[in-house]
Amino acid sequence: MQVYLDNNATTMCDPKVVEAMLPFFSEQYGNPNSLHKFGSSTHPALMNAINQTYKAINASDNDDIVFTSCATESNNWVLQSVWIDHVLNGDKNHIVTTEVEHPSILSTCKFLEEQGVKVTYLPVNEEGVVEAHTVKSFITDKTALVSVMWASNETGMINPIKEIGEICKEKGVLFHTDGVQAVGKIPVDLQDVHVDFLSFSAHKFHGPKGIGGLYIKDSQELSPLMHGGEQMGGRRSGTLNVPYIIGMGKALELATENIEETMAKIRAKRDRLEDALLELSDTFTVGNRDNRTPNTILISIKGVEGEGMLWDLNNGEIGASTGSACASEDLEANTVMLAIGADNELAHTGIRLSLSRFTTDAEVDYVISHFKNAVARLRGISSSFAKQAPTKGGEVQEC
Ligand SMILES: Cc1ncc(COP(=O)(O)O)c(CNc2co[nH]c2=O)c1O
Repeated sequence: MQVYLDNNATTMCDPKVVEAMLPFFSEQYGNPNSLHKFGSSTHPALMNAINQTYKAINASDNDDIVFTSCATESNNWVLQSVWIDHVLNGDKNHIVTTEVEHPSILSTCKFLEEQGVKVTYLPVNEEGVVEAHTVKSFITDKTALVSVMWASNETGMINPIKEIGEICKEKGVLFHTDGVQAVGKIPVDLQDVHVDFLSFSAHKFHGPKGIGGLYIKDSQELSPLMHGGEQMGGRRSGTLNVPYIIGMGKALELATENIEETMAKIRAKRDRLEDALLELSDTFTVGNRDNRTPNTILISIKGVEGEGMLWDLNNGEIGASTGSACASEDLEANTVMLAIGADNELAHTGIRLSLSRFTTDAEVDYVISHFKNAVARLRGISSSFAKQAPTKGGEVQEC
């Protein structure tokens, strides 16, 4: 049995999404900016996809949604253009973000620091969540932008975005949220939550890789990063990726049409899996489940190196990760676990399991069995895990 539990890294394209995309590769393949019928024949489907995207995040007609190649582009765009507009051509010089943002935020902030921008990396609490009062305390009259992810790709923990948005609005500071792990997974209602910019990415909610977007409140000014061609009203030049935009719209419709019911079904499987794995001795998971995306588990297994566990799981045809794939090549400690206070040894033991609406009960049963046997195997050969009686209920199964 093959079981894919790395949906925070990327998801399978829903077959219904593929079906919606197909006609726009070799039948209706015109450039939407062309004046002839080959181009204009794409417009109805494009408009439908745009409407599906606006509806999924409850954006208003006054707002802009600009299609990008991915959330990394969206994140780079906001950070670099706020620097251009409000630091190079304004009187600001400060950005507030957190220690646990995705590398596309953290690396861009590092680049901006090299250009002279002051960046505050806020700490998170023991649950991996940044507290709104902490954000407030670091905003100054020189702050150009606050950027805080809506939900963590590594822990699933959800930040107090509504409160932070109210603080930024009150202080007159621009607010960006990296919504990649929230859009299509939990309710995102931008009439209820104040954000100036929101990044999202289709391959996180069963859409195609290579398409994402940036929500821009009230269509406010933001210097373009991509010039020439003047598509998207000059906000993001480049020929529109028609099939992918249509795929993202369909994926958002499918992900959000019954989101509460979908979340409940995914959470039930996640909780059953998490409860079973926590029967293993010397394990813990990060964060309160009620403030976590319904599909994510970050579990620490004392005495078991994360990479070794991934290798064993992979041998069992189970796909998981130790955290952001963008950082996985460096085999360093999980930065989020370090940020919440785990020591270096513990921070090397994190395994992230992220389910989807396609995860089945049979797959959960298989993972429970294989995971427990893998832990027994790896602890059996671990020099760092003293042979000890389990510190809490549940026997470690003999392999
Ligand atoms: C919060 C967050 N922001 C931005 C990105 C980048 O999105 P992309 O540019 O559209 O790919 C990711 C991808 N996160 C992960 C990719 O692999 N493992 C992950 O956790 C993410 O989780």
